[in-house]
Formats: sequence, structure tokens, C-alpha cells
Amino acid sequence: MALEARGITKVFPGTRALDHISLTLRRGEIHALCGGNGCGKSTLIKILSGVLQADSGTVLLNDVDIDVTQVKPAQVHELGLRVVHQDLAVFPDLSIAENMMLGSGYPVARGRIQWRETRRRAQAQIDRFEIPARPENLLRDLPVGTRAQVAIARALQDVSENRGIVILDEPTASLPSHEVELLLAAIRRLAAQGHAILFVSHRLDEVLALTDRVTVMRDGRVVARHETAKLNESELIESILGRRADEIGMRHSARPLGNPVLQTRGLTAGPVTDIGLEVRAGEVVGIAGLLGSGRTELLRSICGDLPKKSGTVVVNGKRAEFRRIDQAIGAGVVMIPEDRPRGAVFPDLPVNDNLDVGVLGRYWRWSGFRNAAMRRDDAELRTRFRVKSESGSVQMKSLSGGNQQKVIIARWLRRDPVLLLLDEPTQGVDVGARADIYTAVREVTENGGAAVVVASDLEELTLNVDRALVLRKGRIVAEVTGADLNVHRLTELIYADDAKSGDRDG
Ligand SMILES: Nc1ncnc2c1ncn2[C@@H]1O[C@H](COP(=O)(O)OP(=O)(O)OP(=O)(O)O)[C@@H](O)[C@H]1O
Repeated sequence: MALEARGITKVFPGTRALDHISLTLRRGEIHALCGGNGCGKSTLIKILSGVLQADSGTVLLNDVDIDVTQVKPAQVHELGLRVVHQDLAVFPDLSIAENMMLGSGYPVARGRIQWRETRRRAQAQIDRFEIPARPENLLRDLPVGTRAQVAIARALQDVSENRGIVILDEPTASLPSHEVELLLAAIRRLAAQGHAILFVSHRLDEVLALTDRVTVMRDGRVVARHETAKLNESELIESILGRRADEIGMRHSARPLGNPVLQTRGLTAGPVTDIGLEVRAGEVVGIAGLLGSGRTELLRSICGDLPKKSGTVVVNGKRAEFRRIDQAIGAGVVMIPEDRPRGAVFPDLPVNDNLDVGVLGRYWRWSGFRNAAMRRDDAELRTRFRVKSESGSVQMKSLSGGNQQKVIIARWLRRDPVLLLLDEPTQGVDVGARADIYTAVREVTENGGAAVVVASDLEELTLNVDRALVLRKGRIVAEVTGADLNVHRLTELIYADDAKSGDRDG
């Protein structure tokens, strides 16, 4: 056994986050930890990694007994445990090479940092993990998916064979399928070398494809343990949600489409080149493409967050010359960004205040501010999106990652947008909430709105959009609908001339 945890319990004011959790991890095993948003996965990981102390319980790490009520990160690090958290903990203003060396220590000779050696070592990790970037690239200039790859490479760079206990907390949350495959292959190699891997993911296809065993948590308890080989997807979904899997179906448009809500002609901005796009009322259009293909920039250029070089954007028949994002919001065009911590969350404010951003004006009447009505609406939204929080007045940062994402989505959907631009909307979100989010998107489109969704998870895309466009090097190179709208076909199109050009990211 690499890890044996027994009876781990942790209570926060008002929440029993962990209630007698037991978990074992064998050498050479890839073990999935699954569960809905807020079930306690992150809390357990924090305790195992010594960042947070448990109230009670025991942990053996490589046969060494740890006092979980006093444990510190240095102690578990020493025993070979490594974690990559979903917030990545990379330094955005430093280069890849510097981020790597902050994990392992800089090479120094005669009191000086050896920059050439620093770059060489970073390049070796970049090659090993096939990261589409160079050692000198700053992390903030990279897409979130690439940052995740750097974080993983940094954590694993000094883990020696047969000793590591590696906890990967949603490592693939924003990676496109091609990158995911490479990463999963790397994880399999680590397990084959005798490391023990705890793989935490909401992507159930990866859990099924990669892992040997699955432990499922719900409301702070272990509710099931499975041998992955004997498990299918619906059993896993039911185990996680405690409700039937067939509630989570396909959501395609049932009605004929209406007038165009969004039209672009010759739209050129940043890497995005000559985009002609038409999205009609009632329609959800997906954008598929590799990291760096211009997916995010396309959304940003539509809502005025990225200056246009040329071309036109028309919303509901009117020329839209958005130069700032607030002008777009005023016209009912809402973009929900990929990078939640940077763009959309107020961590120290209450959950309700995070929901209320931008709608306060609605609650003013001649008689005064209708606080009770606003709070009622907040409560209704929290219920509808199944936001797991003790109340609306707790700080946003006390919510689990997935629940924060649900709050952001709810915030923007309550403004009745006409055009929704969603960048990786289900990052860190559990299988049930993913369905809730797309149902809410469908409500917008059924009411005459339209949506454009960027998602790396191609299965999610095919299940939820009516039509998908494939972006390569800033250009739309294909469109798929109907029977062609499947993962296999999209993958083919995304990588179509990749092998020939050898240029993955454009
Ligand atoms: N510092 C804290 N103070 C109060 N409550 C907390 C704190 N941290 C976590 N919680 C609560 O503990 C519960 C478990 O949260 P945790 O972050 O472990 O969930 P999770 O399973 O990792 O969810 P997700 O999949 O959304 O990341 C939640 O109800 C959360 O609101």
C-alpha cells in the first residue's frame, strides 16, 4: 500500500465536509476519486497533502503513520506525495522555466543561477510532457490548458520511481482530447513505474478509460467503491448523483430556428482571421479546436474584449461596434470567461452578492430597494443550479470550485441575455450540474436567444450543441451537423493537417 486513510473527519462551521472517509491506494494503481460538486474531494486532498488538518482519522503514507490532526505539507512531501490542484498554483508572471525551477530549485554555480541549464532542464520537461510552448513563455500568455500541463510537469519532475503518491485534481479540466490522450498516457507510464496515482476528475470517460478502481463520495461520505473494469458510465453517474442517469440526456434544439441573432463578416482580431458566422435564435453553436486555435479570441472579439482589425459584427440585425465588454453586456451579449479566478469571481463577497452583480438596478422601485425580492430570487437561483452552500451569505471562496462556477453561470443567465458566449462553461463542474447548465443555456435559446460554446470536451460538445465549427489557426475550416456531429469526426477535423505540417497549435 502506498496510502491508507481511515476515518478521516473534518467539520467546518455549519458543514461536515468529511465524515469518516477511508481510502486505500496501491502501488502502481490509478485510483479515481469521484463525486458531485461540494462532496468533499478537495477537502480530502488538502488533508492528505498536509495543507489542512483533519479533526480525526489516521493516514499511512508509504507505511509511515501520519498524525492528520497536526500534519504539515513538508512531511508528506518528504514521503513522496505530490499534488496538482485544480487552481494549478503556477506563477503567471514567470516563465515556464522559472515555474519549473521554483518547484525543484534553480541550478546554481559559483553563486549564480545557470540560465542556460535552467532552460535546458525546462525544455526536457516540455519535451517529456509535450507542452506546446517554449521555456521562456510567460504562463499568463498561455491558455489555461497549457498552464495545467506546466503545473503537472513541475509537480512530477523530481518524483523518483516506485515512490511517488501523485494526486491529480482535475488535471485535464480544460485540455482538448489530443492533449488529454498524451497526458493519460504519461499517467499510465507513471503507474507502470510503480507510483500510486489518485485521479480526481469529473470527466467520467477518462475515469473509465484510465483507472483501476473508483471511490465515490457524496456529502462527505464514501458511498461506493468500484472495480473500474466492472463499471459502466450510467452506473458511475448514478453512484455519483444518487439519481438516475437517464435524467441526463441529449439537449438539441427541438424547434425550427429563428432569425439570425449573431452575424459576423470578415471578422479579424488577434489570431482570429476572416470569420463569417451566423447563429440563429434557438441555436447553440459549438466551437472545437486545439489550444491556441483562436477559440477564446473568437468569443472575445465578438463581445468587444479583443479589438477588431476588420470585419463586422451584427447582433439582432443591428451593427454592433462593441469596444468594451460592458457595451456588449448592455446589448444583451454576455461572455462567461474560461479563467474563473481572473475574470469572474469576487472571492471575499457573499455568494448572493456574486449572484447580484449587474442586476441591482432591477430591484429599485419608487418605494425603495426590494431587498426581500432580490434575496428570494437569489435563493431560487441557488436551488435551480443546485449550488451547494450553507446559505447565500457565506463567502464565495468557501464554496467548492464547481459550485463557484454554477454561481457565475447563474449570475449571467438571470440577465436574460440574447447572445451567450461560453468559454469552457463546465470546467470543474460535476456531471449533474453540467446537465443543469446546458438546460439553462437551452432556456435562453428557446426564448429567442442564441449561444456559442467553446468546449475542449468533444463528447460534451456533441451532446449539447446543434452544430459545431472547427477552428484551426484562427480560421473556420469545417462545419459539422447531424450524424457528422460526433467525437470521431470532430477529432479528425481538428487534427486534419496536423500530421503533415507538424505544427500543433498555430
Ligand atoms: N474553508 C471552508 N469553510 C467552510 N466550508 C468549506 C470550506 N472549504 C470547503 N467547505 C465546504 O465543504 C464542502 C466540501 O467542499 P470541497 O471543496 O471539498 O468539495 P469538492 O468535492 O472538492 O467539490 P468540487 O467538485 O466542486 O471541487 C462544501 O460544502 C464546501 O462548501
